[in-house]
Formats: sequence, structure tokens, C-alpha cells
Amino acid sequence: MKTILIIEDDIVFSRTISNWLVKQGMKTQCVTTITDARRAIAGRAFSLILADMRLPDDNSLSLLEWMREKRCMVPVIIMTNYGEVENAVRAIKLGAADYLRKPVQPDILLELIIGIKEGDSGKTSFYRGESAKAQEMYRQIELIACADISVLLRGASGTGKEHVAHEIHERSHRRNKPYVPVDCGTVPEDLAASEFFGHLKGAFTGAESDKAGLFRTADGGTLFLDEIGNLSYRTQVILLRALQEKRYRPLGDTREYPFDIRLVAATNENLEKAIAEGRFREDLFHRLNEFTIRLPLLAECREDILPLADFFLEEANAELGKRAEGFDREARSRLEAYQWPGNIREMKNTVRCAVLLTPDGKRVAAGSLAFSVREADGTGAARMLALNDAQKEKECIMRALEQTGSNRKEAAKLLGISRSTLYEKLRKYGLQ
Ligand SMILES: Nc1ncnc2c1ncn2[C@@H]1O[C@H](COP(=O)(O)OP(=O)(O)OP(=O)(O)O)[C@@H](O)[C@H]1O
Repeated sequence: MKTILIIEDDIVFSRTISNWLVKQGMKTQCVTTITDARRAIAGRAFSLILADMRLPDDNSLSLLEWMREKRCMVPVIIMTNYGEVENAVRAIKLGAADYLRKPVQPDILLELIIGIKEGDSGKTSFYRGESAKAQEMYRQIELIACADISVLLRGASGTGKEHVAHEIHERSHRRNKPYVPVDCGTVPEDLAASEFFGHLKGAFTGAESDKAGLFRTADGGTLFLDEIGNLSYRTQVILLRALQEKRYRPLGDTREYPFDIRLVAATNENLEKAIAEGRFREDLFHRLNEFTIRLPLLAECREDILPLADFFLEEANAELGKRAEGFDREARSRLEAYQWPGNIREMKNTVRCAVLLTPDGKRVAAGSLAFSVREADGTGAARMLALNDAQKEKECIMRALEQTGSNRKEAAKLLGISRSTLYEKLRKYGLQ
């Protein structure tokens, strides 16, 4: 079902259009200002936005600019008055899908809406924080994105380092070139040279064909080295040599090749400590760390908690084919009060699970939120809650298996956990 956001300060006209769209089988939400529109877009997935050109607090051109900045791809149809053609042209240049002259003819509007592909459902894949700490982080991203210096992203697990790495790439002049992420923890030491620099056929036993390494694949673009603290010492040495000499040599090749790569690295480890303990090379650290961006904990971004929960609820609804209608009051205050030690990842998984447990058309209740950690006070009540959470987790897993016809790979994906974690939990709950 298509969900349409109507941004119109003429209440009568807005209701008329809304009622008519509902009769055509669509869902609508009406707002009267650009400020409310931004809030609605950040928290919910819309199929289409129908916006009046002039609103009391701003005009729709600024909304289009904001959407472009957020990479929000929801198609927008602008409604203009007679004599506003120039603005309509600007709107199209800013990415509006089309414009309609007022008074709007319902059949023409319907034709336009039907013409929009379901795939354009327009959900932004990322929420952009509005809290002071998140804003500061985005300001830094903006600052360094085009500077082509190497960036080290530091932050606890689940704070969104991979998201920021991608954002830096997208905002840089390399955006049309490859973005290549690599989890350094998965690069085996004896294959590291071949992984990074590639090899020629026959370079070693088992090299049955030529292979391009990550340096070649990422050439011209961005190489994202995730979990950099997991690189073995030997791998650090070969990487450092290539970075210093600005050239690399594939295994079995006699030639060396220059490369043009922007490096973004991430870690949740204390690298200074690793250096002091001789586990991480200081010279490599400096090469990778021409600029540091620290990602805030979710607990430090209190204003983002509820909008982010709404965002994940809509995402889960869309992906799981569910219709949870927001959170009830107690659920909202529990979401706000919780410390979120697992940060954004934990929030995403908690909300996803709660949506699975919530009957369609109902609000998510506090009881469906299975937080991973309790503010342990050692009392029986705390232990009871922990027990409830285990029951909720079990129920969640059973629902996910039901939903996917017992396909464990799909169920793990739905739950936002790895397959091995799912197997572990199946064993724990005797669900095998
Ligand atoms: N701004 C955001 N909007 C929506 N989802 C987000 C956002 N930031 C992170 N996520 C989601 O949260 C999860 C964790 O993010 P990510 O993998 O980037 O964290 P991380 O800091 O790299 O974690 P780790 O250090 O454990 O690898 C992912 O599922 C990601 O899609």
C-alpha cells in the first residue's frame, strides 16, 4: 500500500485530497509546515510526497535541498499556483519528480502516483541524527569529505562507523568510483598480500587464475579498512610499505603499480594501548590517522533515540511486511531511559524484534522490548525481567522462523544477527 505525505497548509484542501487518496486505497499523513514534514520524513517511509510550494515556515525548494543532502529518494510532486512556473522549474532541477498546477485535478494526480514504481518506495536507508553530537559529527564529515586525507573512525561497536565511512565516500569527489569495504579481521595473515595486492596465475600453489587485489579494485575510490586493530603485525608491515612507497606489487608480478586510493579506517579498540603493547605499528597508525572522527554513543544523543526508533520501526514494518503503529507511551519512555550499550545496532535489533512480536495495527508495547542489558540491581525483580527477556528472545526467534518458513539464514537476517549467533541461541532454547 502506498503511503503519501501531504504537505499543505490549506487544511480543507489537504483533507479533501487526503480523503480522496484514502478512497483510492492509499495511506496518508498530512502536515502543514516544512518543519513537521522533515520530522515525518525522518521517521517514516513514504512512497510519495505531495507538497505545496509555499508553506508558512519555508518553501518546498528548501525541503528538496534538505532531502538531497540526506540522500532521501522519496519522489516529490510539487503543487504550484498560477505564476509559479519558475519555482516549479527550480524544483525539478532539485530533484522533484513532477509538478502540478493548482487546482489539482484528482485524475491527473492519480495518474502520476500510479506511474511511480513500487521500488521507489523512497525509504532513506539511513537516519541522520539531529542531536548536537550527531550534528558535530556530520559537520566533520562535511569538512574532510573532499580533502582526500586518510580518516580514522573511532567509536564503540554499533555506533555506525561503516555508515560514516560510506557517507564520507558519497560526499567526496570519488563518489562515482568504487567504495570497497574490507573487514580486516577476516583477512588471513598468509593470504593478506594477495588480498590487498592481488596475484598472477601460478604465483603460489592454488593460484589458479589472476586475481585483482583490493588496491586495484578500489583504485580511484575509497578503501574502507574496518576493524583495523585486527590486522596481524605482518600484514601491517606490508600495508605500510605500500602506503609509504605509493606503489604495490601483485604476487608473482615483476612490475609495481601506483594507486590512487582514499583510505578510511575504523576501530573500536584503543590503538594507543595496542601501540604501547607492540601490537600495532605507530607509523601505520599515523598514516591512517590524518584526521580522527569520534562517533558518539547513542546514549550521548538522547534527542535521536525516539526518531531513530521510529525510523527502525518503519524499516522493520516495510521489510517484514508488518503494520506496527508506532510505540505506546511506556515503550517510548523505556526507549528513552535505556542506556543502549550496543548503540544503534542494538536499537535496530530491539525494535525489529519488538515489531515481530506486535500484532498488526497495534502499537509496540513496552513488554515487547527485549533490552540486552538490565540496569542490574541484583533484586528478584531484575532477575525476573532478565528471565522475561530470554522468553521474549525465544518468542522472537520462533516468530522469525515462522515468518521465513524455518529458513535459518533468512531468519538470522530478519533478526539482525549472524547465522552462528542464531544457531547458538537455537541450542540455548532447545529449538533445534
Ligand atoms: N544512521 C544510521 N541510520 C540507520 N541505521 C544505522 C545508522 N548507523 C548505523 N546503522 C545500522 O546500525 C548497525 C551497526 O552499524 P555499523 O555496522 O556501521 O556500526 P559499527 O560502528 O561499524 O559497528 P562495529 O564496530 O561493531 O563494526 C548496522 O545495521 C547499520 O545499518
